Amino acid sequence: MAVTIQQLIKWKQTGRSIISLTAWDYSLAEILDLAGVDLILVGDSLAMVGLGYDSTLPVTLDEMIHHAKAVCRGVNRALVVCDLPFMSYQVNLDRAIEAAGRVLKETGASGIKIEGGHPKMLEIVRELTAIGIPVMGHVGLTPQSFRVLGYRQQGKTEKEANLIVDHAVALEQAGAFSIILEHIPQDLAATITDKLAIPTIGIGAGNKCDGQVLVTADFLGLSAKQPPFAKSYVNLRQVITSAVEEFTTEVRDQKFPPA
Ligand SMILES: Nc1nc(=O)c2c([nH]1)NC[C@@H]1CN(c3ccc(C(=O)N[C@@H](CCC(=O)O)C(=O)O)cc3)CN21
Ligand SMILES: CC(C)C(=O)C(=O)O
Ligand SMILES: [Mg+2]
Repeated sequence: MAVTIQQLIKWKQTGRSIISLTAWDYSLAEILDLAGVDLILVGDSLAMVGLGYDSTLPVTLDEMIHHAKAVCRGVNRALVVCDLPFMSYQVNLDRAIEAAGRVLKETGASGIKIEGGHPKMLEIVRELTAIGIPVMGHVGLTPQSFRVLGYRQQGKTEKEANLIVDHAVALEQAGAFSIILEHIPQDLAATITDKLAIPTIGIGAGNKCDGQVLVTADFLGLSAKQPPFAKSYVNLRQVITSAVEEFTTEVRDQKFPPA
């Protein structure tokens, strides 16, 4: 059975953790989906882990759509959500609607994600939801704002923490179906998770969220560098390097292909 937005909300109510990972191509998405991942995010972290840029800012809407289409071809069960990239939604409401509309029209994604809880973003959430485009929110560390925020943990002071709570509550009221909490203190994430009826998905936000997400390059140990809160469940860099060494030896020794 395909995962729906209603299902995510039920899982929050029943305390069944939501399992989420990012994906940026077909083969990875197909494996994650078969392995039982509930929510697959076509993150704009694609810019860094898939395209080699040093921030998420350069990735374009066309590139996000190209990768989201590939991901969706591999997915049967998981809910797929696609990040709207930097400058595809911040300019004005019309641009945001066009960008989100293209994602739903041209890919198989069920929803889009935008960063931040400022009034301009709330208006986008209200309008997109009204016209039938599900929106996921994202507060705390919002990497599209790294030129202002850096990559530090957010919400450390009481004032900052209160603002993040306000943004999360406002995003829910505006119609967001779920919200990413990134790189904030565990207690703040727990407070927000208790306050909201929609599921919170944490990354570097402690273990009290309704679900957890990791960038799959970090999860698999493919990234050369990763945030302090990431965990690699396997070291694919090592696995791949060993495989190349073995291939090299076998080819040089004329053991592959076999005679
Ligand atoms: N591979 C990867 N994994 C991610 O989780 C991820 C990305 N890429 N790209 C987009 C954003 C960027 N993220 C990041 C990147 C770096 C830090 C980090 O190193 N934080 C340090 C402080 C660094 C500083 O002050 O500049 C920390 O200790 O919190 C955190 C989150 C999370 N996201
Ligand atoms: C880490 C998740 C939440 C994300 O926004 C991304 O991968 O771009
Ligand atoms: Mg992102």
